[in-house]
Amino acid sequence: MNFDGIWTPLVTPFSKDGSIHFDTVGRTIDKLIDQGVHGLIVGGTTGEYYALSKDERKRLFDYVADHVKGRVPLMAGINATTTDESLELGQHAKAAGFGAILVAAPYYCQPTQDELLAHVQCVDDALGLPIMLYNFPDRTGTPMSFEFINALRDRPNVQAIKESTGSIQRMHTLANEHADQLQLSCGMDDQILEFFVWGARSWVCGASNFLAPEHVALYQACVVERDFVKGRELAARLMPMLNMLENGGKFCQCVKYGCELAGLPVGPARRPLLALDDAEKVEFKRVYDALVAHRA
Ligand SMILES: O=C(O)C1=N[C@H](C(=O)O)C[C@H](O)C1
Repeated sequence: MNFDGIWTPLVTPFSKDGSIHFDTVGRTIDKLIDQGVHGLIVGGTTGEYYALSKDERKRLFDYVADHVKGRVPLMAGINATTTDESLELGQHAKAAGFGAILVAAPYYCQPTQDELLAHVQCVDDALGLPIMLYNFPDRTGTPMSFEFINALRDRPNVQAIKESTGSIQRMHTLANEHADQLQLSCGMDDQILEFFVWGARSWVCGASNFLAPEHVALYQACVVERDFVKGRELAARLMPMLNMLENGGKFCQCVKYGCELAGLPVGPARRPLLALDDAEKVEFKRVYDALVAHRA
């Protein structure tokens, strides 16, 4: 499968009573597709998958597949704390029509690399779908070592990796020594220009929920036109926002406020996360306004 493009990990909108607001999911999807994103992910970090029940996650897979109706490719994040639960989620997403899965290390339980390998092999054997690995040890507690990655070489379904460690050295190794094995996807937003220069053609970017045109333009400049001078200009414009998201410690809270500023409110993040306070909103809005001021 070709993973090229801007993949938006969908926010999960919540109503005042705390339930998922499915109408807003649909309106968000339509807006993103109109704005040219290339693929959608349900169950990414931005979607707060860890804060949803298994039933809610399944209902989201069903709703999104039904609403998208094949307009763009869909990837299902199936991370959980056990292999069995990942399998159940993956089977459900596959039956709903998802064409790929995003596979991170099960969180909290901290599997060894051998256990992680057995997990991915089991998911692959059971689901038979294209896999994007998701390496985010800061959140899962478990890294994906190069030994683990090499051990997956004989698995044709393991096709891409979203690298979210922030290690430029690791990104270089993936780009130089694993390009024949894995398509590289950027999961560290403030390093996007570096990823594109080193050959990544895919970006999973939470801020595209509310700034899709800017993300699509940067992809177009770097990946399609190979114009890195223009790309640097566009990346520099986005950088204050990407820095705030990656380094501010309030990723989902900021993305949700960004959606509100962009005219499609999605409610707050689920607790224990809290909405931004007034001072944080003022600072976020300042950065957001400066960015969108460049739109024609
Ligand atoms: O929602 C996600 O999944 C995202 N993942 C990247 C990460 O690993 O941090 C960043 C992206 O903006 C959202």
